Amino acid sequence: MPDHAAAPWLYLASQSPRRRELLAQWGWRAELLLPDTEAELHALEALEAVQPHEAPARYVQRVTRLKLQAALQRLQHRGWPPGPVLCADTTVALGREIFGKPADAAEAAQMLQRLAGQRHRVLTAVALAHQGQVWQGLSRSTVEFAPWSAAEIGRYVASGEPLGKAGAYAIQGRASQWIRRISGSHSGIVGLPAFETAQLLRAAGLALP
Ligand SMILES: Cc1cn([C@H]2C[C@H](O)[C@@H](COP(=O)(O)OP(=O)(O)OP(=O)(O)O)O2)c(=O)[nH]c1=O
Repeated sequence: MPDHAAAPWLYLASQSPRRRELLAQWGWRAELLLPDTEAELHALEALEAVQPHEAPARYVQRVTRLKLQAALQRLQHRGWPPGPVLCADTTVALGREIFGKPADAAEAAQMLQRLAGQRHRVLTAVALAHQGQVWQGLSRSTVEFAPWSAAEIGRYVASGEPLGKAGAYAIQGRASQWIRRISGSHSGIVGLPAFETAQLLRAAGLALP
């Protein structure tokens, strides 16, 4: 049994349960540093707006920096003990087109119809703040989907899995059955790239568990 009390800890400013699970797999204890007011939640959603002609890699890194700044302000405002703060953002890109999280089932189906039978990129930016310094990394992966029939997409959307996921799918779930191949980082596609995250933690002088 891992000794959770002895595990090194950090603040995780992300609502994604997958990111917390990945950190736990790597031996970290994550204290969630999440927005707790409607106003803060709306402000965060507003941060995710894409600027005109913004390239996907630029977009995902800009949003991650903004998320980190918001998290640092939250920490200061709450007066919690200082500690490393980690956050990330995942974006699916078909060419230069950015696919965020679908607003509803209809949008999820539209996204999947566009991605079916194609190759797309998944970009996850990760940022860490510790003792007044900031480190950032970017993981780039390519995912190739097999063709999906309209009926299969319909059933997949009805499973509920696409909601809350960038590009309307989860490689860690049922969608893997249509993924022909990937190159890059599986954990990056899920939402927190193991290698790049470890690089940031090391750069900040934190010993990996
Ligand atoms: C492509 C893909 C994305 N995702 C998820 C990871 C992220 O949770 C989500 C992308 O949205 P994000 O905006 O990166 O993250 P989030 O809204 O879940 O959490 P927060 O902004 O608080 O950090 O999509 C998967 O779980 N599996 C996948 O295969």
